[in-house]
Amino acid sequence: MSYKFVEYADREMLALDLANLIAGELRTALSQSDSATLAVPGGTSPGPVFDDLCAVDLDWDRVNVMLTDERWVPEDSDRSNTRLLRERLLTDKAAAANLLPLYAPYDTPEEGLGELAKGIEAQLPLSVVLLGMGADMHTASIFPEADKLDEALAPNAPVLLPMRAPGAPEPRITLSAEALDGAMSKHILIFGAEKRAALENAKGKAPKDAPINAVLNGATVHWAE
Ligand SMILES: O=C(O)[C@H](O)[C@@H](O)[C@H](O)[C@H](O)COP(=O)(O)O
Repeated sequence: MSYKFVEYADREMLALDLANLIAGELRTALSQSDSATLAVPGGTSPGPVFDDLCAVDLDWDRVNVMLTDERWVPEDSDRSNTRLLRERLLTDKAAAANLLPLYAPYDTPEEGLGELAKGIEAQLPLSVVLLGMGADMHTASIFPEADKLDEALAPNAPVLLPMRAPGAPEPRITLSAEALDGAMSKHILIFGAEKRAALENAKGKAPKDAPINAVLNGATVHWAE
C-alpha cells in the first residue's frame, strides 16, 4: 500500500493547487479521448476546491461529472450532494459539464438504482476521482459496519450500491470501491488533525475496518490543518 501525502500551508493553497491539478488531468484525458469523467465527493470539505475548479478554462462540455456517493434526499435538501455540486461546481465555466445523476425521486435508493447505474457504468473507468474521508476512515458512502460493506468492497461488485450505516444519517447510494479505485487518477482530500490521525490509524487495517484502504494505493492525499 503506497500513496503520496502532500501537506499544504493552508486550506486555500490546497484548494487552488488541487483544482489546478485536477484541471490539468482532465485536459490530458480530453487530449486523448472525446470525453473525460470526473467523480467528486459531497460533504463539507470539497467546496473550496469546487470554487476554484469551476472557474478553470477547459472543454467542460466534454466532461462528465458525477458524485462518488449521495445521500438519498431531494435535491433541494441542504443535505444533498447534488445540490452542493450544482451550487459550487457546475457553475461558471464548469456549468457546461454533463452531470450524471446519482439521485432520482424515488423513496429508496433501491428503486432508483437500475436507471442510475446505466448512466454511471457507461462512463467508467473514471478519468479522475476526488474522494473525502471520514474520521471513521469511510470514503464515499462505504462506511465501516454498513449493511452492504462486503458487497461494496468485493471484486466485480455492482458499480452502484445502496448503503445504510450506523454512521450515515440517511440512506445512501455509492460507487463501489472497485469503480472508485479504477480511476486513472485518485485524489483524497482531508482537513484537520483528526483525519490525519485517522489516516495513520488506517495503516495495516483491512478495508472492511478502514474502507479508505480500498482506494488509497497509488493515490495522492492532500492535507491541510
Ligand atoms: O456524502 C458525503 O458526505 C461524502 O461523499 C463523504 O464520503 C465525505 O467525503 C466524508 O464523509 C467526509 O465528509 P466531510 O468532508 O464533510 O468531512
